[in-house]
Amino acid sequence: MAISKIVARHHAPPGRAAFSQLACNVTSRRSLATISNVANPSGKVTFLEDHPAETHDQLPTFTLSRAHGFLPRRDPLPVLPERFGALDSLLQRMTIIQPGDRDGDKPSGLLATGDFGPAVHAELVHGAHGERLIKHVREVIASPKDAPGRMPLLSALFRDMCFLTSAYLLEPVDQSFRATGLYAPGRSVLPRAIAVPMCELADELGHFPYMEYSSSYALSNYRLNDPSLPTPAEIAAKQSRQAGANGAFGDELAIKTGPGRYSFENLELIRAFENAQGSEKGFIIVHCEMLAYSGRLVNATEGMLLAVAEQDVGTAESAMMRLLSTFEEVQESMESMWSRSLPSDYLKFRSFIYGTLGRPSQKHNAMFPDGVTYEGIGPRGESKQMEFRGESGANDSIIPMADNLLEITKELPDNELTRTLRDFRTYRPKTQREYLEHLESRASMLGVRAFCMSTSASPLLKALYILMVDQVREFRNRHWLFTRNYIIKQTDFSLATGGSNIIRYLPNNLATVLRVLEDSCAEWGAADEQALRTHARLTSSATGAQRAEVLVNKVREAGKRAEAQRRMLEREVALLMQEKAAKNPGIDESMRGMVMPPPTPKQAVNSVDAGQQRAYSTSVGNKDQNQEEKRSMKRGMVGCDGVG
Ligand code: HEM
Repeated sequence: MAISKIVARHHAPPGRAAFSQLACNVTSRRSLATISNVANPSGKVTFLEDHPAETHDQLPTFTLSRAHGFLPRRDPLPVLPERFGALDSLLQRMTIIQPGDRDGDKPSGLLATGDFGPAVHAELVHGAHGERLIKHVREVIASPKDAPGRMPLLSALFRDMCFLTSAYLLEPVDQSFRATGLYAPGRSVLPRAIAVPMCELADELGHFPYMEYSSSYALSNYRLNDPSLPTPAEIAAKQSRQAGANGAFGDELAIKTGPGRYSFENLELIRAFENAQGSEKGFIIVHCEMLAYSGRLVNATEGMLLAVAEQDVGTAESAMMRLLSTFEEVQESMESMWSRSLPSDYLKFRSFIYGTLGRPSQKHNAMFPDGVTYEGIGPRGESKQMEFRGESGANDSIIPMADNLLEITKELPDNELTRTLRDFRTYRPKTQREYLEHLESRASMLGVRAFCMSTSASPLLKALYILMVDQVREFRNRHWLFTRNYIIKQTDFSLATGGSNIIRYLPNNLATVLRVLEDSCAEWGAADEQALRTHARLTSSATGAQRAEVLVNKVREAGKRAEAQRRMLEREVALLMQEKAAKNPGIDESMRGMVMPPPTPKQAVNSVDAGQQRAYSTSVGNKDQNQEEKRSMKRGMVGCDGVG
């Protein structure tokens, strides 16, 4: 994304209001890194719970909360009011597998048959419904800020306009993939009936006018079966009170709440591209279930910062124990992805979550070589070419929060891949963007890592810091295994949905964590182990000695694993790059896995194009090969967390 857009995003919401700013003055450009440094580290972070209850309804949907963390402060509105019936009807009919198809009938949704675009044209673009949709959306935006239900409705409309936009733009991409196993270009023009409400809603809510992880596909797309169940934060508070009453040590490490009201079993999808009951549901709802714990994570993170600010070692130990035990639960939920969303199903819905960042000056996405023209969004009805990253877990805030708190972010190398990671951090609700920037500054200013790793402070705190870095490693390692098995083995297309390079981006970050882990373990020695065994907080409890041994062993294992994994990862990435190049001789990386246009006679004599023609004419063969790859799916080389 052009830096001008990042600046526009930081100073004003994008969309129509940002229209003039998108072409902003070159001299006013600042890098995102600079922007993150200007955050005021001593400023106050406010949470939902800090605001009077009667004002909650007017607060942004993603106001940070100690109970809900990064989930919306109020569960998403599942059903639109009747006046939005035309939009709702299209979204219900588009899903590839319709409820009636589940008995074994052929998929019959509009996206299955390639009839979605024509239906949008007939019902919205050329019919009266399009103008009515614009009018009704404008009425909601213009309604008084304190009108009951205004914010949930705006958020639901934004979610649904994102689904409409992505389904419309990406239908040809998916149609091609279903027929040939290769991707093809998407639609490059977004008609006014979609573009105008999309951009105006984005302006109002402070989002990019494109599908996002939090505000649309994942965290705004669940409904609860039983809303009366408690949140994990509520369960934890109850357990803590009981543990406190018993006066037992270490119960903070033992606290396990489960996901409570956000458990997989209690959630259903509101919208789906492919199948609201199958692997697409599994993919989305596992994210939501993991986020169930984000309230506890935010709480513990804030507790940790306060403790470091006050140089209170005991409170810091407690906060890090809470963080560690909560992270372990997040990992358990993440591990359930393998069975809840099958690797062989992922590409059945993935086409629809791609982005449009396409111009050669950007990361080249051959699906949208010129981005997308949003029709009629300018002040005088002008059209505008824009491009955005696609939906990705890279826009989730749990890992950036841990990276920032543990000061891993500052260890990332200064390269294009890290700039991509920074750019990902702009694709989330404003509240989360600001929180992450603020957290990065606060952790750095307070020196969280130095405080934890100082031998004079506490061997327990030092062990907990190392084990938290190991948690971030475990997350990224499992994630790399997901990427290998769900994507790399199934397609040669080199771009991930968020727009990063699929083989390079994730290893860049995993390698950094492994290095931080290695460095931290190198600072841990026999004296620390001995000090941990005699640490007063442990020796005062009956179970303390046992816990000390468990911690000692875990730190030792983390140290041994880190170096071996980093070396294997380097080899694995080099090998994957070679394999992909050998499989696609002479084909530019950005065109691998894409349908090529039939060659002109002149091109046919060019050897490079002859290679490209081969990819085109053997597309059916590629499909068979993909099937074969699915059958021979193996675990990644760096995996040793019992996953896969
Ligand atoms: C089948 C499962 C998954 C697959 C195939 C997958 C794929 C990917 C890919 C390809 C990226 C690279 C960024 C891009 O999109 O361009 C990415 C990034 C990321 N995803 Fe996922 N993802 C999966 C599940 C999850 C889950 C459950 C989470 C949990 C919140 C998650 C969180 C993240 C994060 C935090 C990043 C950025 C990683 C970093 O900074 O190193 N992903 N994902």
